Amino acid sequence: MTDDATTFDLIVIGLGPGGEHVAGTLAEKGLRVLGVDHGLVGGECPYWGCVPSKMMVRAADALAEARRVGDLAGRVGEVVPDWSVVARRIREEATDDWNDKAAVERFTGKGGTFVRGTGRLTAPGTVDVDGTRYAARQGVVVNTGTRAAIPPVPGLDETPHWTNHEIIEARELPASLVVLGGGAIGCELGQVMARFGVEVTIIEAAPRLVALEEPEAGDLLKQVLEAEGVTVHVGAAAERVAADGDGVAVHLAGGTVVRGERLLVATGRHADPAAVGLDTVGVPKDARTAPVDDRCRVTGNADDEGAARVWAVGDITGKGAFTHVSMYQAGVVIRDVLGEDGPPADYEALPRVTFTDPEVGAVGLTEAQARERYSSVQVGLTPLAETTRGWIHAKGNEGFIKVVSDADRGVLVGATTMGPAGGEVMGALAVAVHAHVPIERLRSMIYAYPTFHRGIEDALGRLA
Ligand SMILES: Cc1cc2nc3c(=O)[nH]c(=O)nc-3n(C[C@H](O)[C@H](O)[C@H](O)COP(=O)(O)OP(=O)(O)OC[C@H]3O[C@@H](n4cnc5c(N)ncnc54)[C@H](O)[C@@H]3O)c2cc1C
Ligand SMILES: NC(=O)c1ccc[n+]([C@@H]2O[C@H](COP(=O)([O-])OP(=O)(O)OC[C@H]3O[C@@H](n4cnc5c(N)ncnc54)[C@H](O)[C@@H]3O)[C@@H](O)[C@H]2O)c1
Repeated sequence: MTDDATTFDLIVIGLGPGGEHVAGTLAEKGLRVLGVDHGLVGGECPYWGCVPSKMMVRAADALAEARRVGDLAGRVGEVVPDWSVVARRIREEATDDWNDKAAVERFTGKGGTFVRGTGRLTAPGTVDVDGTRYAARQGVVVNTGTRAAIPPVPGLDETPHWTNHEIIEARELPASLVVLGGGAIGCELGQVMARFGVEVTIIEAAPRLVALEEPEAGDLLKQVLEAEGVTVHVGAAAERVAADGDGVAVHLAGGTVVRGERLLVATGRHADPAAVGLDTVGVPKDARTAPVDDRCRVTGNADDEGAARVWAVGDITGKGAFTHVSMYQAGVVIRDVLGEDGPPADYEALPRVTFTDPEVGAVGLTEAQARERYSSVQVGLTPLAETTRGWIHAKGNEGFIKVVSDADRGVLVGATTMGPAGGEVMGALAVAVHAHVPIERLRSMIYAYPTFHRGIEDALGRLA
């Protein structure tokens, strides 16, 4: 290969949502960009993550709403779940049967060069892809993401189990499913499966579900899931996993044994900075994430004037394993590569939504995190059922709005909006946290009646 064929302005290793955005945008701007991915262009989100999982959630929510008709609107015939409809939608509408031809063509159509292979930095401006050496004049962007982390539970490695890949690809559902991990994936997909008739047991090591969010959210979600027939063990450490006939058995501390036809491992994600060669640019070999500064430049690499830079975006940076974080960081990198001014990366108002029913929307700090940081924290909480809209909604109205303030500054530093459309209600509070809107100004706003977001006014009134 000539130097011309192996020298680029920018090389992007891993084309998850953020990498694809950086590579495509900068190719469109006229840079010579090489995009490298050994999997599918677009990464986890469109093929095994957000998009197909939310198709599953949509289907399961439709079943749940149909089952609420009896309480609210009369009678429908028997609701008969049929997973083949969901499996078909995932294949035909979401993933193109796990084919990224359209995504590759979108990128090359913008002028980018795509190579399918495993990329590895060997020095700040040099990348090896399966034995071919490429040079980058301006720099390298790493967006290699994460894969399912398999915890070191004795027996787990040898016992057949699903990760997010297998459950998203499932054409048929098991009769029963044990879910290890009660975080975002475990709760969203556990509820989906239960609504499709699968007998589901969730095992969570932390004292509550969605443990990173407010404790009220995890406690309420447990009640909701149990009311739907899901068995939930919290504060439960799995001591051993073993094959059990055609299924699996998970042995918990204390002697309880949970059995199921299938086991889904949803215990978090694993990034591997050294595998992509970030150790060659100063990141410790055993680092779990790639440290980045507020321009998403990997810290630790030589930053001499004129040297090719190394940036990282997405899950690997440890700033929040969400597609919107990956895309946000991509925007920061695009500006930095182009030498454009713009605000530095700021995660103060990081929004997230767990798409259970009810949804758990959240932004910024939880109460506990705020109390660690500020001396004068106030909290206001309104149960949704106490609001007019929540009361009207009746069946399926579980939830609350909780706001957390730094009273010294008179601004919100976090909020949780759990309920029907909880993720959408959160949007208003994300603006408040991001823009530091004074609480007095929020209190003087007019909140449409009778909306779910009107509960914000009530929660603000309860700040104490
Ligand atoms: C079931 C599930 C549901 C989710 N739901 C949501 C949701 O609702 N909302 C949300 O915001 N987030 C959600 N997420 C998280 C979201 O999918 C990720 O945060 C998102 O994909 C961003 O990841 P990323 O940009 O780091 O790259 P990834 O999507 O992880 O992609 C990384 C890419 O790099 C490639 N790669 C890795 N190593 C190499 C290498 N050495 N050389 C070449 N290529 C390489 C991989 O093949 C892959 O294509 C969900 C995740 C899962 C698993
Ligand atoms: N709606 C969304 O935005 C969405 C949906 C799904 C996934 N995601 C992203 O994907 C990432 C991965 O999701 P996830 O649910 O796997 O991770 P998670 O970090 O949300 O939850 C994992 C849970 O597993 C528990 N756990 C760990 N080891 C365990 C063990 N041995 N036994 C029992 N429990 C154990 C942890 O305490 C934790 O609560 C999340 O961090 C999230 O950012 C986002």
